[in-house]
Amino acid sequence: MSALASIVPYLGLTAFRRLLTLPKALAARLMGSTSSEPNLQTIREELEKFEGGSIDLEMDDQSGIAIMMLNNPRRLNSLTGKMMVEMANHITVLEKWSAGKGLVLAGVSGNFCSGGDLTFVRKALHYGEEMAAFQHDTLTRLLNLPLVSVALLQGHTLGGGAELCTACDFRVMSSSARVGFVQIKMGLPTGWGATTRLVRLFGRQKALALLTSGKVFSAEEAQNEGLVDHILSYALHPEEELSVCKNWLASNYCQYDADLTQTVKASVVHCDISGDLVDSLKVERKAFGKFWGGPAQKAALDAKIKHK
Ligand SMILES: CC[C@H](C(=O)O)C(=O)SCCNC(=O)CCNC(=O)[C@H](O)C(C)(C)COP(=O)(O)OP(=O)(O)OC[C@H]1O[C@@H](n2cnc3c(N)ncnc32)[C@H](O)[C@@H]1OP(=O)(O)O
Repeated sequence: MSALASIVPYLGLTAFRRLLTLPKALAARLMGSTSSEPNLQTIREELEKFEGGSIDLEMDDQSGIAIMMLNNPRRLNSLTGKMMVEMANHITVLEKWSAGKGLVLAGVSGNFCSGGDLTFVRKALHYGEEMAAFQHDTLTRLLNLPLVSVALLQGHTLGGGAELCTACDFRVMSSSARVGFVQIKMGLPTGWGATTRLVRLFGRQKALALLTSGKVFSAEEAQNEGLVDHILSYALHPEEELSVCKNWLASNYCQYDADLTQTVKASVVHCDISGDLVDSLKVERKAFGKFWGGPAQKAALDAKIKHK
């Protein structure tokens, strides 16, 4: 590729970046009064006071697959402040899991997540931007984990629960489940970062439609929207669906060397957030150099693999 051809996308990005300088009136409308960045440690200590439920983590070094369970069944696994903090803590552990390849995010008792726990929401009405800042940090770290992640949508996935599933790489859905960004019906825009993630996933128009309609989708409708990657067959019981989802992840995206899988995910994340072609190619080149001539490549060459 000629030198000019290789930088044209970059020039496009520069021009694109200029588009992002919002008109002042629009920026003011969106940002309101400029406030200093909230202190996540202070917010953590405050959120922990909102009791109820738990987030349970199982890490299997053998398979390299972890399962993170939302556990607040009486409230359809909606999230309390305590659960938000526990999720953040587990993600910190997973960020350093050297044997890790994949993560399944699911809810107990056959339901994914009914959003923010409304009892918590009612008690935390003074604490919106701080809670959002904490969830933005947590869900960005979830999305950027060096693991291939899948959310298992069962039962009701609504509001913050729908936002949660957009912070995973893939979404698998039970055939009888429903999913919807109902925030607009609750008098709110999204609070856990889904507007940003949906625009990046689907583009402005599809994101706008999902968010301003407040529509709750069936599994088939969600798959047609591109929101869901795989629908589980009708015949399964909820507990079987978790095992099938884990096997779907393992057999499709977590079959190979953990370090290599983590490096590929990290390169994809870097390219996504870098926005700089030259920088992204440099990271990709470094990763390639790390594995070229390494044990995984040598084993593959010795095996004389035929990719039929
Ligand atoms: C940033 C957070 C974000 C925001 O604030 O914008 C949110 O996510 S707000 C919450 C968005 N979610 C909701 O509004 C869901 C409200 N619940 C429902 O629509 C229904 O419960 C439904 C459709 C999920 C299930 O209806 P169904 O008739 O099948 O069951 P129940 O309503 O009897 O629910 C069983 C049981 O769960 C409790 N429940 C359900 N969702 C929540 C929730 N989000 N927070 C707290 N509790 C919840 C429901 O109250 C029932 O408990 P009970 O003690 O029997 O009242």
